[in-house]
Amino acid sequence: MAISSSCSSVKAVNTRWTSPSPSPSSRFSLLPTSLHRRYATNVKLTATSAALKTVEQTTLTEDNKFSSVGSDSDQDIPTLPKPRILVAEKLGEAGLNLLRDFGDVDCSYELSPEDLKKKVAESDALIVRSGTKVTREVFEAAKGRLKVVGRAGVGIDNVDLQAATEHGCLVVNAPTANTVAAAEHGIALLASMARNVAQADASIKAGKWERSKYVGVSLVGKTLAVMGFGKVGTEVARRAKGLGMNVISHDPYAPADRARALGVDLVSFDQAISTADFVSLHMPLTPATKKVFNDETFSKMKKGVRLVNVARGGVIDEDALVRALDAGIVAQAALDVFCEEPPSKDSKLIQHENVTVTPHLGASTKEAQEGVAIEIAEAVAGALKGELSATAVNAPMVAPEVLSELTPYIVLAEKIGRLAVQLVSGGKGVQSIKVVYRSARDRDDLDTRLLRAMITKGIIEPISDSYVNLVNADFIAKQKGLRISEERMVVDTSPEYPIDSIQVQILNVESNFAGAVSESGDISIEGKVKYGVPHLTCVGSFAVDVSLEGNLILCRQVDQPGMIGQVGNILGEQNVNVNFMSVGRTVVRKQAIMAIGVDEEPNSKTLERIGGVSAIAEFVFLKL
Ligand SMILES: NC(=O)c1ccc[n+]([C@@H]2O[C@H](COP(=O)([O-])OP(=O)(O)OC[C@H]3O[C@@H](n4cnc5c(N)ncnc54)[C@H](O)[C@@H]3O)[C@@H](O)[C@H]2O)c1
Ligand SMILES: O=C(O)[C@H](O)COP(=O)(O)O
Repeated sequence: MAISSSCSSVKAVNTRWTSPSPSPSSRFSLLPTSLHRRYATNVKLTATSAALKTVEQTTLTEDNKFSSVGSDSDQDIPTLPKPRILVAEKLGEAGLNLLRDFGDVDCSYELSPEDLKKKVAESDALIVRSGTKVTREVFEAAKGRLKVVGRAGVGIDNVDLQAATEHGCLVVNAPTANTVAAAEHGIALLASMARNVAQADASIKAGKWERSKYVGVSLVGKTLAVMGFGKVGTEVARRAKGLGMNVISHDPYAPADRARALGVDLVSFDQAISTADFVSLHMPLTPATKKVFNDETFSKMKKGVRLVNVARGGVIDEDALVRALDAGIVAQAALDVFCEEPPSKDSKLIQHENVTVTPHLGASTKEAQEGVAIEIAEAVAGALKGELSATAVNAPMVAPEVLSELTPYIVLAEKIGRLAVQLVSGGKGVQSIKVVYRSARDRDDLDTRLLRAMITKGIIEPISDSYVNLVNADFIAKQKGLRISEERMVVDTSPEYPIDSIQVQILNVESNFAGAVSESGDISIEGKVKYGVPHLTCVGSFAVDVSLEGNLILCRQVDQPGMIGQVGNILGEQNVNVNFMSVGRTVVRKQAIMAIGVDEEPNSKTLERIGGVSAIAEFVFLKL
């Protein structure tokens, strides 16, 4: 089957063809172009895998998070100041050294909220642990300067993600380096709680010798419910199996086969809490998990259950836990985390004789802290350089192999969006956009989130002063009332390439270039990637073929000999270098469209002279 396209099937006439070249350099920039140049170094694209979902006919929703791409050349990088990185909590030396190699590092610990707000206004990146609240006010105070927040650890519940996204600020975390430390601390609390280690230690230090008071319970043969079978939960389960415990787990999102491979049964929440002798918490704090352990859930637990929490204090209703301890439902609790940190000294929970506490020490081993520091320093520096982060929390994460394959299409997507919107009269009334991806790949085998974000960026930036990037593209589009629908068309081309073409249609608007209006009455622009280089392949109903480099002049004219020469001469006389030229026509000697790629921006006099060529009905100059 031939590729279906809205373009005329008449072949474009190439007057000059660029030699095959590698993919254009491209970055997934979180920075305005100016800042981007500042920090540019050798750019490597990295990302992590995530469930890849194909969007077929999707309208932007609040849940979709996206970002931006730049395509600056590394030539003429001015030597501008290094990025400023504010480290607001203690970070391992190895990570600090990495950051110092890259930016100006300001280590200012225990800042008041007011001082933090002052500092972020002068910082490009902020690094925190769990002790700093990065609120909406912090993002507002940054006034757009803050581009990355690095959370040196896993939990990002102390960062207002929605506010970060709205401000186009990327949030990255360090999700792996402290997993074992947290699991070991969980096991330490479990065992020391079962054997009353902390209480017995305090008793001896108080001059007592109370052997019968501190008779403990054994772990072997007991059932442990691991609530949250993620990284830490899995490691706790593995270690508990080694202690001879029977381990069950509740996690609505964990794959059963991963649990089964460890000899762990995944069960329902109620089954987990009602059968366990020990319950260990390892889920994140989210609106869904907030105070999930409350009077009702404690009442369903086995009398004498023992509870460990190294996740987040907020998953427990602390007052309800005190009641459950007093009632003997919960025999003991060992807690590393609290709703408020530090908790108040007279907290009934902290003071309870059956409760053992540590001051949020789960991640606090030398090894974990060095690892976390390196992990977050690399993520923050990478983001400032324009790399897509492997640990982005509020931007799409795409597997590295998918990303490298998509890179030239991402550049194409932005350019096609940018071109299409410049064909709207006065840039006004842009509301409905339809994107058609033609691909030979299976429907589930194409992640279009990055592409859509880049099209959005290309469309919005020329007609507004909004700064759009991968993080905030969907949010800004929604805020501006833009509806972007996506459609996948399966075509019979080589599945070796992810996409055959991308077409952007802007619906229900007036155009400043009638030649760009397709038969349906909408502005329509289509592009392809050829030899790794984005090409414009269709304008309205006219097939053209021009590489998308530099800027572009589109002329609609009568198809007759000598046109290329005439326009070429005018540009040549003004020292404007033509990098590519292509003519597409619908019917021989009738209407044609000439697409001319130019390295320089022609002055108004030159453009006037082009418009003055008698066979030219209309022309438009477009910036890429
Ligand atoms: N105390 C510490 O110092 C310390 C150190 C590391 C991690 N943590 C905390 O431990 C928790 C787990 O960290 P991780 O690295 O394993 O994260 P993770 O993302 O790898 O695992 C979390 C798991 O919880 C599951 N989950 C989500 N909602 C759930 C629900 N309603 N019920 C049950 N499970 C649910 C997820 O599916 C996931 O598998 C986080 O809260 C993190 O902040 C604390
Ligand atoms: O979520 C985490 O990574 C842990 O709670 C560790 O927090 P911390 O960095 O403040 O020790």
